[in-house]
Amino acid sequence: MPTRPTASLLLDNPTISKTLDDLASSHTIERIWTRDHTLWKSSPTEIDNRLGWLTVLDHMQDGLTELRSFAKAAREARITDVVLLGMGGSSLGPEVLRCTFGSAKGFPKLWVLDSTVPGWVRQVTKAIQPARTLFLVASKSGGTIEVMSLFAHFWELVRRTKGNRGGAQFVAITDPGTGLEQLARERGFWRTFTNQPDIGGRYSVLSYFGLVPAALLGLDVGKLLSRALTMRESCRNTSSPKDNPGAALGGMMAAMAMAGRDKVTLLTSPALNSFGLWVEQLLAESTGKEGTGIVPVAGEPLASPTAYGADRLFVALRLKGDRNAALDRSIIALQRAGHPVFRLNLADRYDLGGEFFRWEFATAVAGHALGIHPFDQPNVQESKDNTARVLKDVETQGRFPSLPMLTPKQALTQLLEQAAPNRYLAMLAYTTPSPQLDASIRALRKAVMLRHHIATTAGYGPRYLHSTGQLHKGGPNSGLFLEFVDGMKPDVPVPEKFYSFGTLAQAQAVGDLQSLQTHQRPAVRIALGPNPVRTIRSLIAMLTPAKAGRRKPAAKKRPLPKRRTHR
Ligand SMILES: O=P(O)(O)OC[C@H]1O[C@H](O)[C@H](O)[C@@H](O)[C@@H]1O
Repeated sequence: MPTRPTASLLLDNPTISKTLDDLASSHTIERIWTRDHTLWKSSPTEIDNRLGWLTVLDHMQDGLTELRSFAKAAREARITDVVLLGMGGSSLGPEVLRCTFGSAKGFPKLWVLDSTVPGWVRQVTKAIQPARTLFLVASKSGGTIEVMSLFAHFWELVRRTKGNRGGAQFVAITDPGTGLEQLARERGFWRTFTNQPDIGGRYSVLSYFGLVPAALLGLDVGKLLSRALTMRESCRNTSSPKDNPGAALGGMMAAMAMAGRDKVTLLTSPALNSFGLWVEQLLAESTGKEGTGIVPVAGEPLASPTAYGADRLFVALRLKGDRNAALDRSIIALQRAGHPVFRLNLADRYDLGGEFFRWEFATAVAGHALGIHPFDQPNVQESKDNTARVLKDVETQGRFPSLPMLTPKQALTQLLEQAAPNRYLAMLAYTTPSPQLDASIRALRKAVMLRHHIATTAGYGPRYLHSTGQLHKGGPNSGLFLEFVDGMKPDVPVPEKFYSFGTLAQAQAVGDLQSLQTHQRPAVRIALGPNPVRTIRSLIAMLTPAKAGRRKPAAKKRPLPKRRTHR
């Protein structure tokens, strides 16, 4: 069953109705399906060769047998682990599938490695059995620096491992004619999945980029595709924007953004938590340009309605049968307080297939309504160029450019002095994730929400460069950027390169900071020091008012207070 919006009341809001009417009178839905590039821009550049996601499902259905037999062969080869090396659109869809479904019984464990931070690279390297691991090298362009550096590292690891099967342990997913395709041929990769070239990275989850990892996880790929197909047909055959599941969502997000509610805040059932990682890259990279855009807010801790400003639109994804009590309470409280909440109901996890397509369609619709080009990423290149320049300086001068050194507390204070309604704080963490670190970042987000009532986002670097990075620099100038950078020790060399992973990660952090500052975006950098969790906790303490002197315990025994509900 397709999932349906259940927030028709919200769609009757006059601002949204007006946008939906405009979409109807400009025949937006029909024109998407006839691939009319003038819907977005007068020139077809990077539009007419970026609409393959509308039809890729048919090709993937034809390729189902091939995908299944590939996954079967991987199982029969007794592969224990699959490590996906990719960035942005090539990694975040698989990461969502991994987090949402996990590996089916008897299928290998999937690792998605989209970082150059040495600690993270080392963690994955240590966790796998190199001789029994399959490496998926996933890159549309086939030349992304992170992916190629990671490939060099794991190629070397395999080469040094007793009993290795060389190139047979590697699989490429890429466009036709790329350097990666050639490399795969030269090094004797097990196989190459050649993707349709008319799909941009962030729209590629329902192509080989998402479905090869899905098959390796042991998912029922046919079922995932059939949910996507049902949604696609609803998005194709329903001409009224209000009833069209993708156009309704896209029109609503654009209308609300134009009316000042540009922070699309995802609330999800626990099992769907990771979905925000994929939505972030899709929405931010597609709409965050020309000084406008939608700011996706994912993974933010739930808070009471007063913690949120009037710049929010909430979208709740509710999975039937999940632990939904906290989510349901929040939805009710937010609605009662007058915040707009749009609800999407998923009958089971496979409905994610439909959601992927719905959000892709919605993003294309929102792009039209906002008057921007939803398929290019003009500001992503800047940070890459800055990284390359910083690396060059390191090579020639042997050091990084000097940056102002503030203590963590000074840096955060300086940044938060600029907190004001409609702004958001983006935390950009160049470090290795851990449950403790994730928890401390979430707690810091909550402290900022409660104290300053602004939206907060968080992303690991360099991952976010290929996701929200475009919006940070090209979108509305409302972000405050807090870079956390760890010491990158011990470092890991990149074979045959003058730079190590640590140098590359540092250069990416510095390069992006410079890009942000060039765009007059307030941005500061904090050294995480030897104990990142402790550093972040000190910032939380700074924002959290000290508890007033505790009362002495009462002499008389009082009845127990009612149980408080924590959010
Ligand atoms: O798949 P690749 O060519 O390696 O590209 C990875 C990523 O690179 C850039 O950041 C693009 O803006 C993303 O949309 C893309 O997903």
